[in-house]
Amino acid sequence: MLSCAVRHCSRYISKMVPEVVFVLGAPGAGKGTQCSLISKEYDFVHLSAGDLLREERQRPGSEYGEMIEEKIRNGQIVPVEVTCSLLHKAMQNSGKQRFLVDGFPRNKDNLEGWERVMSDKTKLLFVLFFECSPEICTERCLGRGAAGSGRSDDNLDSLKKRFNTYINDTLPIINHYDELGLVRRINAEVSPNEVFQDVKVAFQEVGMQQIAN
Ligand SMILES: Nc1ncnc2c1ncn2[C@@H]1O[C@H](COP(=O)(O)OP(=O)(O)OP(=O)(O)O)[C@@H](O)[C@H]1O
Ligand SMILES: O=c1ccn([C@@H]2O[C@H](COP(=O)(O)O)[C@@H](O)[C@H]2O)c(=O)[nH]1
Repeated sequence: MLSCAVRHCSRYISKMVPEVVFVLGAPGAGKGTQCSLISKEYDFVHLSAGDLLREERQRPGSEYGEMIEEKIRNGQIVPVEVTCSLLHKAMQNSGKQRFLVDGFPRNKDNLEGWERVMSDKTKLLFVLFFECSPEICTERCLGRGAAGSGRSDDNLDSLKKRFNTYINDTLPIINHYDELGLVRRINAEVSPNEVFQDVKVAFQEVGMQQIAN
């Protein structure tokens, strides 16, 4: 009886598909800040593609370290094989089921790579899109740099390149998901707490429950 229940249970677990929310928006729109708030109140693991790439860049012996640093400094996008594999590993290592994938997919290569490798292993719930003007975003990133972020791309030269990439490569991806009816737009030009109130509405609309404190 017990072994039957265990077999039934493991069959059930192996059928659970990890759920994903992509979190997109311009550099400095507040994606990381909001993901951190969301993961405290909802049962979602925050996976920042940029943070995973920065960690990989620092990993002794990484064959990708130099390439990642060059791409980051120039606001260019790292090939999807690298980013997707880091995301996949982080998802598996977490042992969890729900993920906020912050800052990905950023271009056509990312989108196609994810669809090739991950779309049959995961379920995309929706895309959170934080809307914020380039002026406000630039001020925030420069502020973050001045406050000691240590990021090699929180400077005006890199920011210009990051915004070009965002406009040319990432906005078309957001439009693609918008056409599929998957985008929840959030005004990110107000305070973090005000932004979070709108985020909560978006999560409620898709039936996500807050974790009881
Ligand atoms: N709503 C907000 N109002 C004012 N400042 C904010 C707001 N949200 C975030 N910030 C600040 O702006 C900076 C960028 O925020 P954050 O790192 O969350 O953005 P991001 O979209 O993840 O950026 P990036 O894409 O560059 O990693 C941080 O210094 C953060 O404290
Ligand atoms: O999927 C991704 C995510 C990020 N990058 C590179 O990292 C920097 C910084 O990303 P943040 O999200 O702002 O932390 C980004 O400009 C890209 O160079 C990437 O290649 N692919």
